[in-house]
Amino acid sequence: MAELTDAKFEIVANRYGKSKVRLLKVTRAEGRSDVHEWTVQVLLRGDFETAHTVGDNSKIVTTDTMKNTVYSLARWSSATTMEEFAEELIEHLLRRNEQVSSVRVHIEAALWKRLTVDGKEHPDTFMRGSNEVQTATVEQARAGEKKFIAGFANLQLLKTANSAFSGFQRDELTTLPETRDRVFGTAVDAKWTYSGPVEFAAMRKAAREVMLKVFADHMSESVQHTLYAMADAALEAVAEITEIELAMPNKHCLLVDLSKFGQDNPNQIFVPTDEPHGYIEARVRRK
Ligand SMILES: O=c1[nH]c(=O)c2[nH]c(=O)[nH]c2[nH]1
Repeated sequence: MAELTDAKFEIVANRYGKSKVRLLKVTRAEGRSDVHEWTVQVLLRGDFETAHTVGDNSKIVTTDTMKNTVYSLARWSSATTMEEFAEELIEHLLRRNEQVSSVRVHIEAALWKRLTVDGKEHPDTFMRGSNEVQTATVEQARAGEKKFIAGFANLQLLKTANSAFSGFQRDELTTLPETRDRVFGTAVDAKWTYSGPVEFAAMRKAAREVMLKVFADHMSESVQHTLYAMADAALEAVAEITEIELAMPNKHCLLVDLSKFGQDNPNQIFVPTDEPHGYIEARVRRK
């Protein structure tokens, strides 16, 4: 092994693990099953410098083992939330590997909804309602508190009324007309931090629902204005949230000029566009 001993450089930080470990867990009960589709990332920090500097793998927990650990723990786990399963993984990895100083587990859940057939919930058939994913990140240093971050990503929303954008700066390069009536399309990414362990499923539901309600009811002066109102509502509704970060692209819907065809267009015919899009983000916390 070639040793890098000249000590000219030092590793500032390093971590490693397995990403995109895909798991579908079917929980079977009499006449009915439930599914969770989770994509898991496990990252370790610890005493791994010599793996980088001298090629010494003796302390390396293989990423293949991490993948196997996800499936093996899932077999007996009674966790119903991503947060609980992440805690089990962390506990297992810290207990087995003293060279590991901290573990971070990030899980994304697909939104499978039970199918309704003839007005009744089907016992074992599900439909992927949208591309929204629920997210959870749990991180624990061996000697520290657990950090819990919950959220969702790619929650696509559209409102066709109560959205305006006016009163902005103008210069010789500004062509955007002011509007008091536009279509507001976005795909919300949200992440919020809890003060400690909470009722994960109930808190997630409460935060998500209040943000949806605000998006729907808000008289929006801009994406920025609605983003802040949503963050404010989540902090107001769930006392255990200490900080929330929202990212909302402005998926512009451009009014089509139908005058060339001798037609009017009273805000009815649009081209939805993905690129380029506005991008607005903010992190809001309690004072
Ligand atoms: O809600 C908006 N915020 C902006 O900052 C902006 N900029 C822009 O061109 N359109 C919009 N819309």
